[in-house]
Amino acid sequence: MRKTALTIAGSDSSGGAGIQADIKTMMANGVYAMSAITALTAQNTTGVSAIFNATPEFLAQELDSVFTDIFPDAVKIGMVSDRELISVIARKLKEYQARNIVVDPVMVATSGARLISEDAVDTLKQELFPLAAVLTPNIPEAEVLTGMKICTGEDMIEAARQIAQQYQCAVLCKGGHQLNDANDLLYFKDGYRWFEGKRIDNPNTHGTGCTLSSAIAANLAKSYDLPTSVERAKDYISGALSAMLDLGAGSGPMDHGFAITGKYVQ
Ligand SMILES: Nc1ncnc2c1ncn2[C@@H]1O[C@H](COP(=O)(O)OP(=O)(O)OP(=O)(O)O)[C@@H](O)[C@H]1O
Ligand SMILES: Cc1ncc(COP(=O)(O)O)c(N)n1
Repeated sequence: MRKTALTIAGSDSSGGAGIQADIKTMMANGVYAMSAITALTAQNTTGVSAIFNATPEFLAQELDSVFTDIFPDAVKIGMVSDRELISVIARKLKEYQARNIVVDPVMVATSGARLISEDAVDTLKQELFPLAAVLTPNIPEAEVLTGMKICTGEDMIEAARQIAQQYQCAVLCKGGHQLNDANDLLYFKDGYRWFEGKRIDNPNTHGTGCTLSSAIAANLAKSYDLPTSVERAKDYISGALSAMLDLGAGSGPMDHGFAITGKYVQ
């Protein structure tokens, strides 16, 4: 039977990040994609000009509609800007005993716009992180979560270890913000493992975090274990960046069409 995945995230009108990136990624990785939209954003490759949040009641109805009909094999959570919305998601995921939950703690867009209110970060930590199978902070997010300054690979290991211990889940510390390479560090029950990536000279990185976390969710939905899911997701993002799509005046989106060969579907 076809495996299914749900993204709970914000819509990006320019299609490079958020719900749109998630659905493209899940499709390319061979799972049936569904969505519960937390917010509409008016944004393009140069910035976010407006955010319109769903109401907590509406988000609850979206989640009820999905979970009572087509139960997702994995769930990815991206941008959720408001405390009440976070609480609704935590309540519904517990109610339906959702599995394979990937939480991307989206805080600031590549373009610099803040995507979560200051007071919602604590709610995210207290209510959603403990439900995650894996958390996927980038380096600035891992710095916010630990209070550490992360400059080296050793720092990435220590930050991921602290976050994993605190929230009792696996942590993938993403290295896209490093200068020389693009190595990601997974801290999980068996210890830690590096996923090495050659840095691709492409300024169009809008939506890389959304894409990586959705590809991990898609692979977990297909029953791959966590390290294999990360490895396949890393391969997918490297391919999407290498395709060198160049759209828009700012940091543009990636090319999901590169996967049309079906390499990632199984
Ligand atoms: N220039 C690059 N070359 C190769 N891989 C990259 C590059 N930039 C980012 N990545 C990879 O993309 C994934 C996302 O990492 P990144 O640290 O950019 O996350 P993020 O900051 O959450 O993304 P976003 O741009 O969506 O906010 C990681 O696997 C990272 O290694
Ligand atoms: C709706 C939405 N979700 C997430 C991001 C983060 O992605 P990025 O950091 O690449 O801008 C975004 N810009 N918009």
